[in-house]
Amino acid sequence: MIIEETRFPGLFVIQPKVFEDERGYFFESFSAANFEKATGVKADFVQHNQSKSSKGVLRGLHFQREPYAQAKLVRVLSGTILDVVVDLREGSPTYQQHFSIEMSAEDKKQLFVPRGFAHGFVILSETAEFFYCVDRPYAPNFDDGIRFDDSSLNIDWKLDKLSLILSEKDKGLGTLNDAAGKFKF
Ligand SMILES: Cc1cn([C@H]2C[C@H](O)[C@@H](COP(=O)(O)OP(=O)(O)O[C@H]3O[C@@H](C)C(=O)[C@@H](O)[C@H]3O)O2)c(=O)[nH]c1=O
Repeated sequence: MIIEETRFPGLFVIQPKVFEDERGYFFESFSAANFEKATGVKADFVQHNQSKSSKGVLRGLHFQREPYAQAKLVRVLSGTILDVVVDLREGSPTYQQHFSIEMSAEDKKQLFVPRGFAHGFVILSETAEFFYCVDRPYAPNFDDGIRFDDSSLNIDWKLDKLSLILSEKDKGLGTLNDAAGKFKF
């Protein structure tokens, strides 16, 4: 398993070691000990989530406000997606910048997103199934987010804007500025 920190402090890309044989493959999709050794983070996941979406579906950019901010370990079970996160931690060297990464069931990449980031993804394949662990429970009253097309973020979602499919909730999200001051580095 290769765990590499991005230029965003605390944001890690994980490439599991895959063992292939005549039966198929095996890999450890999470190891608390290896994860802590490589990152210094003691992740205590309390909820596992899974969703399926069609091409063009964009979920995001979501976060939960304190005291329910969530760290997330995300991966793709089928298909290909573009995953995007935004650093909302005031004082971070990458504050208000975004990071994006293509991830697929084939490449088996994972992304560990610490608390204090907004998170979203768009489906690039015909369908995709997405799986993620979070370290705090769902708290709908603390649910928040940023519009996917916030002009100061200017994220390249790789698909034509007209082909994107969003929930009504996601169409009404606020701006990057509205999220200022919600997290500290
Ligand atoms: C996120 C969540 C939703 N729900 C319910 C609420 C709602 O009726 C239905 C769908 O919820 P949403 O529209 O918020 O689902 P979705 O847009 O998939 O929300 C997710 O998006 C990605 C980008 C994330 O990062 C996640 O943390 C989460 O916010 O599921 C739960 O019961 N538990 C949960 O943990």
